Amino acid sequence: MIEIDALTKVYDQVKAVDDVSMHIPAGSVFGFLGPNGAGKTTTIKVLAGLLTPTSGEVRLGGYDVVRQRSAAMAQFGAVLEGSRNVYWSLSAWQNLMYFGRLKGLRKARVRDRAEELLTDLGLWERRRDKVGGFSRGMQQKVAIAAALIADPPIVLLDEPTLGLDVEATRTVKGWIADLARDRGTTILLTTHQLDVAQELCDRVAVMRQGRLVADLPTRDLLARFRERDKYEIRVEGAPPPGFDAVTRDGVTTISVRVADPREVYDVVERLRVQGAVLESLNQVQPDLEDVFLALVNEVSHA
Ligand SMILES: Nc1ncnc2c1ncn2[C@@H]1O[C@H](COP(=O)(O)OP(=O)(O)OP(=O)(O)O)[C@@H](O)[C@H]1O
Repeated sequence: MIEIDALTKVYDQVKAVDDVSMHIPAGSVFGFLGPNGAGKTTTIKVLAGLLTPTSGEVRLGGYDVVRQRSAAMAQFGAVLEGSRNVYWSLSAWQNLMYFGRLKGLRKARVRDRAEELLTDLGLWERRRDKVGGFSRGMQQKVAIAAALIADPPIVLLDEPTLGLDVEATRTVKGWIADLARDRGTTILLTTHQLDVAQELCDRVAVMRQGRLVADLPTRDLLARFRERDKYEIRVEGAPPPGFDAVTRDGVTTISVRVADPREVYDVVERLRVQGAVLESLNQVQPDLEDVFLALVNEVSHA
């Protein structure tokens, strides 16, 4: 469980985080989104004990990150953006041994878990090589493995899949979902890859200029922006006259905007009369990217 209450962080003149509160229960994957400079990394750094809050409280697994620092720090594993999360002069294996022992695990347990993680990420053959000589994506894999080595109850992930290849991305996404579901791990995930967030997150918060502009279950957030009046109808062949349509590869997509969903029946009837062969009919659903842009622009125009 992560509890953030009225968190504010000011750097010199910049209010990077401005009165932010979020409660993230165990077993959930929480997406923390926002444009560049919104204050996400600053928030995560406060959670990770790397920055002291200007005001407000943050508790990890019930422990205050300032007043009960060591107990709070023992609660999480983190992959932080742009910083060196692992030691470049050590091999992948040595890094995992080091972080596993640092977290107080027994040697045999660290070995088993390290083998499992490195194998799943396709790094087993390279385990004895120094991390400094790895590609950026391989270093990221070692950082993720190090964050997960001790199976912490809370995992903080800042852009975990950035720079990973297709297979590793799938593996890491699978781990995130499994950790939350099977082990009850609390996962805080920041990413600009909104498809990843949409796929994984139960709940999403959007930050802009240091403040939260949304904090809702992903499904509710998407529903809030659903345009009930927009439909897409696909028909075979050339576009029928009188419709706003685009034809590609022999299939015509007709976009329809209606005042009342029942008007769709009239549109379909007009198409039937014209002899059009219907392929599909869908209400247009926004994805997280549409919602994100709407939210961020809503606020910037305010
Ligand atoms: N060490 C610092 N000193 C002064 N200002 C800082 C410092 N770190 C961040 N900031 C400022 O705080 C604000 C929030 O930055 P932060 O890195 O938390 O954003 P972010 O949401 O993580 O952005 P990105 O998506 O680009 O990583 C920005 O205006 C940034 O310029």
